[in-house]
Amino acid sequence: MLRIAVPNKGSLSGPASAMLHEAGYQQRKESKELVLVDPGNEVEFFYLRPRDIAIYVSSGKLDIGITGRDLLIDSGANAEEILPLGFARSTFRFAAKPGTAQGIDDLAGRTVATSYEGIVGKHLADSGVDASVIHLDGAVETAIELGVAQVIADVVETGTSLRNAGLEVFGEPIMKSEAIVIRRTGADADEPKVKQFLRRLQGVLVARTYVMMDYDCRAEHLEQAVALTPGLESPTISPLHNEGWVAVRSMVPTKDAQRVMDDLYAIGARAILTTAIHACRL
Ligand SMILES: Nc1ncnc2c1ncn2[C@@H]1O[C@H](COP(=O)(O)OP(=O)(O)OP(=O)(O)O)[C@@H](O)[C@H]1O
Ligand SMILES: O=P(O)(O)OC[C@H]1O[C@H](OP(=O)(O)OP(=O)(O)O)[C@H](O)[C@@H]1O
Ligand SMILES: [Mg+2]
Repeated sequence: MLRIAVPNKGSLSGPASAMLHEAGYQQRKESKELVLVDPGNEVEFFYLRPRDIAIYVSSGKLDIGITGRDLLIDSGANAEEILPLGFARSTFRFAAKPGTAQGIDDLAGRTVATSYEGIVGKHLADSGVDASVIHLDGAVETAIELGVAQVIADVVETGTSLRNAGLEVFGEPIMKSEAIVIRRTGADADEPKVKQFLRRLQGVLVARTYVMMDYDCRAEHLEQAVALTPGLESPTISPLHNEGWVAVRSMVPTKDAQRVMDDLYAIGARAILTTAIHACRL
């Protein structure tokens, strides 16, 4: 059985379970369930606090975990990222009252409140800045108003939490994060069960980001058309009953689909259709 850690709370939890479900795995029905065995897929899921997942995986007791890149780095655990998952995207930033700090050098002698002491401590040390770091579990934005710190370092997605607290980011982003799959550093990367698990998740990522596009075009326009829709490997070309016409089938990034349809139409392609991909193995 492959033993997999899944976030049980917070921003990572819902999307992680949704992705696993989309990949064909059973997921828990209630948020109180701590363990779920999926015998058909020979997988056991452990629902754990996101912050603890890198620690479990680095211990070797669990084979794989889904967590945030920022949480992995903050933990300092002996685990490595093996697949980015594209959800729970955020940046990690310093913020303060407007006009009180412009860059990291302004932090010298000040106190920074954060839930991510590992990331902040290392960043300050790497920058040679001597500042104090105070740990808070959450709602870090309030620390400045209440006088616990002059600066915070926190996860920023839309910036709404900072705006509501009257704070502004400053300096370069400390890091970019998203949900990731992790393994113990140096663990056998060719383990067949692990490779199969990753292939399933990669299939979901591709199904989410590509559509299948079909169209008909004149044979003399084929090279132009194929340049617009090169696909992942190469498009499928089939003859049509009408002489001089071919049918083309190719995968296209969803975000580009409308523009590609316009461009295909402009070079004379017709019957241009897109359909969703539900699952795939590349
Ligand atoms: N607003 C957000 N948008 C995107 N990702 C976020 C957001 N807040 C936290 N994250 C990500 O979630 C992970 C943090 O997990 P954590 O358990 O702290 O979740 P949380 O969403 O902050 O939940 P909570 O604080 O309610 O327990 C990190 O990888 C972080 O980058
Ligand atoms: O830029 P935004 O879209 O506002 O998102 C960022 C906020 O979301 C998270 O907070 P969460 O709701 O998890 O509360 P917490 O601070 O108590 O963890 C994070 O800690 C920020 O406060
Ligand atoms: Mg939080």
